[in-house]
Formats: sequence, C-alpha cells, structure tokens
Amino acid sequence: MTRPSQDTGRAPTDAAPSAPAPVVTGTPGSFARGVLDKRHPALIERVRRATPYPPEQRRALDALLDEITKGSIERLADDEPGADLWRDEPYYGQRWADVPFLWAESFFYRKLLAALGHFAPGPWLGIDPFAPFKNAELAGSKVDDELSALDRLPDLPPDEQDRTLLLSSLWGNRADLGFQLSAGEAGLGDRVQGLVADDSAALWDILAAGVTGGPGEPGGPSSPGKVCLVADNAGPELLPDLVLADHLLATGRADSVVLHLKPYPYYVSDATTTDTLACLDRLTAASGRAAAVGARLRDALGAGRLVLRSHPFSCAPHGYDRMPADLREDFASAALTVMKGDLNYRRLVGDRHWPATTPFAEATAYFPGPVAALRTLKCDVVTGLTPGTLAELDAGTESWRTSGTHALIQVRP
Ligand SMILES: O=P(O)(O)OC[C@@]1(O)O[C@H](CO)[C@@H](O)[C@@H]1O
Repeated sequence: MTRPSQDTGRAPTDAAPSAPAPVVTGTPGSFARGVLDKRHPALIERVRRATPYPPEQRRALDALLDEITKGSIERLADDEPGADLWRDEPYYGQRWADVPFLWAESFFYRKLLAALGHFAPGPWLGIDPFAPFKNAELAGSKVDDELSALDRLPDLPPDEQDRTLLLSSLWGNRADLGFQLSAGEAGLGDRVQGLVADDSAALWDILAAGVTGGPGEPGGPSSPGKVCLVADNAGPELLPDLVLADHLLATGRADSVVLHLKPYPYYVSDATTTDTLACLDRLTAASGRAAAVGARLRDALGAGRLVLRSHPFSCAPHGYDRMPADLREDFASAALTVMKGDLNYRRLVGDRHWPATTPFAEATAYFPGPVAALRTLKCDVVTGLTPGTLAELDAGTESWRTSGTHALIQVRP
C-alpha cells in the first residue's frame, strides 16, 4: 500500500484509470525541460542579486544550483522545519529530469526557501525572496493605469461591466514573474483576443442561480452563497482578482468570497497574505473607484465576507484530485470555485498529456463542486478544445500553448 504524503490523507491519485501519462521534466526540447534547465537557474541568479544574503545562504544557493543542474534529488535536511511533510515522497535519488514536472517544480521552490532560511528561526525567517520583484511590479505605472481605468466602468451597461472585470482578472494572469523570466528581453507577445474556449455565460449563470432562485429553489431569491477564488500571482493579477471579488459581493453574486492564497512564497510571484494586504493598500491609496473598492474590501475582510485562506495543500506538488478532506469540503460548499492561472489549471485537470479535445468536464469530474478555470496558456497542458479550434491553433503559431498570448475560460457546472 502506498502511504499518503503532503497532508493529503489520501491515496496518491484519484485520476481516472484512463488518464494519460504525467508530464515528466526531462523530454529534451520540451517546455518542462526548459523550465528546469533555464528558468530555475536564472531564478537562483536573480534571487541572489536582489537581496544581500550572507555567505551561508549564498553557499546554499550554489549547492542548490549544482544539485538541479548536475545532481540527483536530495531530501530536505532533517532539521529543516516542515521536512517531515516531504519525507515520504518517492523521487529522492533520481535525476531532476526524470520525475514529474509538477513535483520537480514544487520541490525546487521548497528547496530554494530552505536554502534561504525562510522557515528557520532567525533573522531571515519569513523573508520573501521574491518580494523585490513583486514590490517593483506593484509600484509600477502600469498598475496606476489599470486602477484609473476603473473610473470608466460605470459608463458601461451591467453585462459589459461583468465581462470587463472577468476578462481583466483573466488577462491579469499574464503577470507571472516566473514566466516573464523565460520570455526575456523579447517580452510577452500580443494577446489574442478571441478566447480558445469561453464558458463565461455558464459562469454567470451559476452565479445568478443563487440570486434569482436556482434549481431546487423555485420561486425566488435565495442566498447567493460562497465563491472560492483560488488566487495565482500577486500584484497585477491579484488586483483585478480583488476587484472581481468586490464586484461579486457588491452585485449580490456572492455573499462571501474565500480567497485561497499560498502559505509561503511559491512559483516566484504567487500571492500570499502579505501580497494581498499590499494590494489592498495600493487600492486604498489610489483615487476614484479604486479607492472605494479598496475600502469596501477592507470592510468585507473585517466583516468576514472576504475570507483569506492559505491551506498547506496550495503549495503541494500534486493535483487537486489528491486534495485533503477539509479543502474538499470548502470547495464542495461553494456555489462556484474559480481557479486562476496556469499552475492551478495543471493541478485541476492533472499535469498530464491530455489530448486537447478531452472534455474539461471529464478531466475535472472528481472536483466536488462547480468549478471555473481562468487561465492564459503557459504550458503544454490543455483540455476542452473543439477539434476546429485545435486545428486552427495548430495551423497558426507553434507556441500557442506556452506563449501566454492565448487564454480560456472553462466551466464545469
Ligand atoms: O500559474 P501561473 O502563474 O499562471 O504560471 C506558472 C508558470 O509560469 O509556471 C509553470 C512553469 O514553471 C507554467 O505552468 C506556467 O507557465
């Protein structure tokens, strides 16, 4: 019998027996291999340059670089806080290139934090190595422009306001500092406006059901219920996510929003509680509508209508099919769970070689409640495309799966 690990309390996978093979890091020339060979070493270098770490941490960064480029996967040191969570993982002693991509990336981030003393009692406890990049981005003038654009929102009819805020949250997912590391000097390509899949009508239908009296509620208004919003990146992605959360609360589509955050820094720019508070400050320090949104969200936090949650499983190296019972209950009791971003997509459908026309509903059949994915495409994994869309995309640019230029909204009611 295989032992549970990573706080799942479950057997290692609930994926359908017919699920395709997981994406493994090592295939030469693959997207995953590029992350291992280029993105991770570049990230170590940027982290080293951004903060004046003392010699001990610098040596630990050198050792990590050596391990990921030349060595095999080593356990966390026995005295590393939380090392027990990772003790039973099955890949130690193997080459980094030979294990599942999702696992290798997650463990890389965990080892990076261990090297920097992030969890060890002492002066570096809790210091976010990615904060210099996150802070610079949040302070940037692009954010000013996005926030002042909110002042034009009331000029739009209500359904266009809905769509504008949903798309702004969706495209906010391009603000991913790990991805930008790979995009390099060339920067991000232009957005392709038409979504590769667009189930947004189903999303609004689910949210309207609570307000107008949905199935099982004949005759009229019921409580709209809870929306779980599983956040991805901080700053320019989290801001429109928060604006969307405020919109759902203000328009009665949700009576509470549970914002799922990472319990520690992860995948470079993933949002933590600190990042959320920084966004709230950025909103309230702005003028016009942005400031009003910030003030409402602060009130909502105080009143328990906006709830912050940072479950340890949010940084686990596994798909949501292995989520622990308490997280499953949270999602099961939500009117809708909105999963933001590429990594959450990989974890939702499974980081596997799915044929792109596999129905999204099939890949997410295990999920305990209605679920929506809002994501720009930044890795090879995709499901739910029609054969026509797939043929069109394959006939266009080669990099449509990974360039962040395409986006989707998929819903399983
Ligand atoms: O989840 P996010 O922020 O949208 O994207 C995370 C990401 O940059 O990291 C992974 C590779 O490291 C890819 O899945 C994806 O491109």
